[in-house]
Amino acid sequence: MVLANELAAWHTLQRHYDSEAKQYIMRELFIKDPTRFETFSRQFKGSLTDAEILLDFSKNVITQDTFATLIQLAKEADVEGFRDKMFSGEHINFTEDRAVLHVALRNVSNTPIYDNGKDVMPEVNEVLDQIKNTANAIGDGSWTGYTGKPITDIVNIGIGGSDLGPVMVTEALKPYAKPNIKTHFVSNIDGTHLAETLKKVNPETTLFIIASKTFTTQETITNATSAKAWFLETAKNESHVAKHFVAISTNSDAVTKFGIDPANMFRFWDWVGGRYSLWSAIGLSIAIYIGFDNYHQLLSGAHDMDNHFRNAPLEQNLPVILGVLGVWYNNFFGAQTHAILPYDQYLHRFPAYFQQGDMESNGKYVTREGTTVTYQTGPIIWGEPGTNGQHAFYQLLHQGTKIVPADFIAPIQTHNSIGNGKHHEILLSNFFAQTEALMLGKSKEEVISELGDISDKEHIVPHKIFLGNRPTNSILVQKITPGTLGALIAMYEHKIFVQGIIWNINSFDQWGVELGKVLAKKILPELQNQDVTPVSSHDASTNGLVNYYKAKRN
Ligand SMILES: O=P(O)(O)OC[C@H]1O[C@H](O)[C@@H](O)[C@@H](O)[C@@H]1O
Repeated sequence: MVLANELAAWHTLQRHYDSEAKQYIMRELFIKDPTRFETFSRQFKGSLTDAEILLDFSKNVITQDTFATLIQLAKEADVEGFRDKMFSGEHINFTEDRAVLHVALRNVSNTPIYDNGKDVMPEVNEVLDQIKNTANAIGDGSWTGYTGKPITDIVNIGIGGSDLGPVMVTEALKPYAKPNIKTHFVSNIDGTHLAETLKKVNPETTLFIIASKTFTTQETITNATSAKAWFLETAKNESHVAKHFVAISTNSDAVTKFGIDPANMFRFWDWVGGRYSLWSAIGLSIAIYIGFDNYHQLLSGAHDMDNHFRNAPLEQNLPVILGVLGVWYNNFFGAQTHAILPYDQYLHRFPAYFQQGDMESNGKYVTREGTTVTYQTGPIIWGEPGTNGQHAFYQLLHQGTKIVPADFIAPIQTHNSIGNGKHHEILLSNFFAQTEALMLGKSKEEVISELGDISDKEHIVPHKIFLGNRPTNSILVQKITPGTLGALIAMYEHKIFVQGIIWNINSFDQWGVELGKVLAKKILPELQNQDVTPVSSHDASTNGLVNYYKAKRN
């Protein structure tokens, strides 16, 4: 495989950018082509769920030529070939010698999917049954605690991919929550997170889910150990642990060693990356919270999007379109970041979820061949829900010196049409207005005509000008239902895939999270050592900080 910037389409794009595209003014492109919305928008409709998505990408700095060449870039990078390799279980995560098969976890049509020649579906379905039985037993109160009372609270202890997905989805699907179950999430090693959660729950009616792919993650194991100690302060008897602790992991030895009954373990497989694991038993807290049928809809929505990604021609393919547009700004316009702006309060953790999804996948400078890339790779992902973001950072989006491509996401129907739908209409008027304003801007002439007599106000005119031409995608979904959310998440996952293939990096390992962990393990004994002799094993800054802390802590 050649580097992305050695592909013919890349060169064409560079020439196209230099000779004309960097001067494109979107408002002029809209005037020239009244059908621009029709040309640059696509619709997705699920066949297994109610998911419906409209992607309007007409407010991008592109023409039909640009778009065709971007699609050509995806072709030359062999996105289709790699996509097929992923679905057929090839070990495309070659640095860990693993397949990448989170798509198998939501393969509700149950066609065989092979890893190392073995169909993984029977095992996937077995665990799915286990999730169903547990979710049902907790939902109907037949799973009782050690004093015979039904479970009322779930505490998921996990971090990174074993936390962010369940947190995001349970927040997003709150309208579907079972009334009798509350969920809590403890991730941070900061004892405050666990302590504040334990204040809210009763050991007799709480189920702890210890979620960790490796079951070696320091934060999770420490939090789980402290939670168990807290539970035993009241429950006293070790044998009660079985009714209150379950584990989700690929590491059954470590789970047993921790003291969790293997019968209470939900397994998953090394071919599920942590940041793609909400579809595995890591989603148990979701299934309990919204009930198994809704959880199944979530999987089905994602499966529909998988089928779309596999089968739709590239120029109709939502993840491909989003992926190549991201490359356009990242690599030709020099954009450093990408904002995800959901106009839906339920999606308030969606940007944070894709910070891991995208940045852990594509934050890499080494190509699949082990050489250093000579172009930018993954963007910095950030965002907050609208309209809160508008009153915080949109000033920079509108008048700052940086280009920030942004995805605006909104549902047509709200779950809460209070005030006779007034809130939702105000919300959506802002959603439509912001992308319009970012694209159109406001010219000097418009400012002057607005100000009227400018004799004593001339000096403020430049401050009121908006250059506009700032690119956005608008993503309108019918309603945030389990099926829609599943499709939306899978769409972004595959977008990340497309970009990783174009940049010729391995989107599925995460070696970059290791170094800090290793160094923390070396520093911990130095902190635990009460000896006041200053440490000298680090650089001067780290020595200075550790010694300052040790001198001041008592
Ligand atoms: O589920 P685990 O094994 O506890 O890992 C939790 C997290 O650890 C690391 O930060 C990375 O490897 C993440 O991808 C992972 O999600």
